[in-house]
Amino acid sequence: MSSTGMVLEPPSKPHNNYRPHHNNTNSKRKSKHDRSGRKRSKSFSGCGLMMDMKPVPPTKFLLGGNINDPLNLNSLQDEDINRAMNAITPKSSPIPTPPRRKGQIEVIIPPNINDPLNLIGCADDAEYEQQLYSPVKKGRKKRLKKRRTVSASDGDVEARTPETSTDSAKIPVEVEVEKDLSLELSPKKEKSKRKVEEHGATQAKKFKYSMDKIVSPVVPQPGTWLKRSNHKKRPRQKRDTTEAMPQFKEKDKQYQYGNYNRYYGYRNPHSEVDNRLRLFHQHRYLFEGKDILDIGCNVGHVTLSVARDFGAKSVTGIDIDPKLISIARKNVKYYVKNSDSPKSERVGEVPVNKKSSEFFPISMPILYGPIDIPGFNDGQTGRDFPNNVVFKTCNYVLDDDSLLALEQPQFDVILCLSITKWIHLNWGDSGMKQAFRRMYAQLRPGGKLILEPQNWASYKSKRKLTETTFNNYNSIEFFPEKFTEYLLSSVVGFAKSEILGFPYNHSKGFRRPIQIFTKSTMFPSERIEATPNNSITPNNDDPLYQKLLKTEKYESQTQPLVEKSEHIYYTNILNRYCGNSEENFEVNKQIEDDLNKEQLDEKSQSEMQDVSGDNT
Ligand SMILES: C[S@@+](CC[C@H](N)C(=O)[O-])C[C@H]1O[C@@H](n2cnc3c(N)ncnc32)[C@H](O)[C@@H]1O
Repeated sequence: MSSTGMVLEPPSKPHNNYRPHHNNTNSKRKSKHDRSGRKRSKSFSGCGLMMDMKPVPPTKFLLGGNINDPLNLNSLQDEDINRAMNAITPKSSPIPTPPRRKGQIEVIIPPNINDPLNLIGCADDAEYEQQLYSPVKKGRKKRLKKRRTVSASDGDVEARTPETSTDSAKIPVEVEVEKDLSLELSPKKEKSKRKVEEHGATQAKKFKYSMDKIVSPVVPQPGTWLKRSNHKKRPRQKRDTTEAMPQFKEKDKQYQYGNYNRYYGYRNPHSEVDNRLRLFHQHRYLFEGKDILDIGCNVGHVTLSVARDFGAKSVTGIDIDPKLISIARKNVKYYVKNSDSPKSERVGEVPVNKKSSEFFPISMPILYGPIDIPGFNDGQTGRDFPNNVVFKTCNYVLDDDSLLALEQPQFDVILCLSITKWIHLNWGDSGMKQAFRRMYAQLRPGGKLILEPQNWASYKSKRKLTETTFNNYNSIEFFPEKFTEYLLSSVVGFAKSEILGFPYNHSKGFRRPIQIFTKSTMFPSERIEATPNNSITPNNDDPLYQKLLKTEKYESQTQPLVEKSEHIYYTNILNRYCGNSEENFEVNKQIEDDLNKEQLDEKSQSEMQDVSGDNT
């Protein structure tokens, strides 16, 4: 391995036409014979290789680099991506600067500035590293001497120590990075180095897979954020729990819930389009025909866009601050004015082509919510904007956990955007957990929680708003990195979590991942809990369960099927898990057959539509 952290394959097998561009003008003049007059061998024998053999480009990189960016310099362009990609330091990130050298940047000067990475060179790594010059580092030579115990062989790196100098003890490169660190850092690292070496060949095998993995430093990899959040070693922002109680200011209390009335001006200055909406637009199907709750809607911009532009059946925006709700209601008119359909001549005026559902003045449903007179509105198809949106003042955190039992599934989608920090700081771990459980309880089977949590680091600057936020900040143990695990646990019960996206914002603080948690159409926990045997858990190995899970994606995009399958789940699956298993064997069979039939019906219908070219 070279000092750059790249792994160079032994260039013994040239297998493509790769020719590096270099300025070595002398190369043409070099003789094909060595000094003794003998013809140079074409085999891998020192520098002759450079002349006679085509160099093989490296295929494996550390530090998140790739062939176009071996040193992963691109990752420095974006701090968030950089942090995410380097989360598993030192496996994928550059060796951190030890504290004693902070502020000093070590510049290593290679002997050949036309080939700083020694890509076309032939010297062995240790030898090459000796030629590197570092003006800042005094003890460099000593360190390099130590590194000579490491030599490249067969693509792996052999670690020879006085204790384990067997040829089989090949430690791959990722371990080598750890080793390098240990040479420079603490005795503790020294100890762990030895430990790793003792694992010898077994470890080498284990790490081989990760060594081959090439990670793009620029494009966030699927699950990167999650991996980062689950990583135990990631240092959490330190909290000084001994901090003296500060003086709280009255003016800070005003915004203790994050209830800024200029929130969007700050988040999207110059009326920029909110990139979260762009992301939602790409996933419009999540909202089409759905009943949606937007928790902490502020002055309603996201709520109104979702209601107007994504075909939502109904959208309820709630916020703890009545002033914000009042502004949100007033904002409706701006959205009506700019709406493509229906268009009104003047703000607030009833459109010319009014439908029966728009018989009442626009201000009424805005102020009091949609009118739901049975038989009057076509309740099945939903209402057009703005009659499909309502704003209410309310605190989403209930006074008592026992009230959760009264919740009924009533939404298909719950938006929980940039509000967890505020709930957490004001109601602590218990309030946060309760809010999550409430979201789950309010979702219908197959429903989705769209979550944009703030990270722990961002809590710090808001801790001194009130005595409550200060005390909660100091007692929080349910850190945001634990949210996913909690939401997927049996305490809450979401079936799966995915990352919808990482929308860009000019301000790094607003670049947050957006996650989706899906409530299973099966085994709704509240139903299972209501049964005599509440210790039942879904069996992942059950072929029927697997089969039903496979259909979940399909179901969630086809509302009628969800409703039919809901019926089947509720009436049959619970029977199966709570009743006599033999008796239910037939029921299970029936479920399988029904589901297959439903899918076939849907499929053949859509196929027929395709054939007839019916695009209406
Ligand atoms: C930072 S803003 C986020 C606005 C919006 N969700 C977005 O992302 O565009 C947080 C909002 O949550 C509201 N909020 C905080 N705690 C709340 C609670 N317990 N119940 C309802 N709303 C709350 C605040 O008033 C504020 O408007």
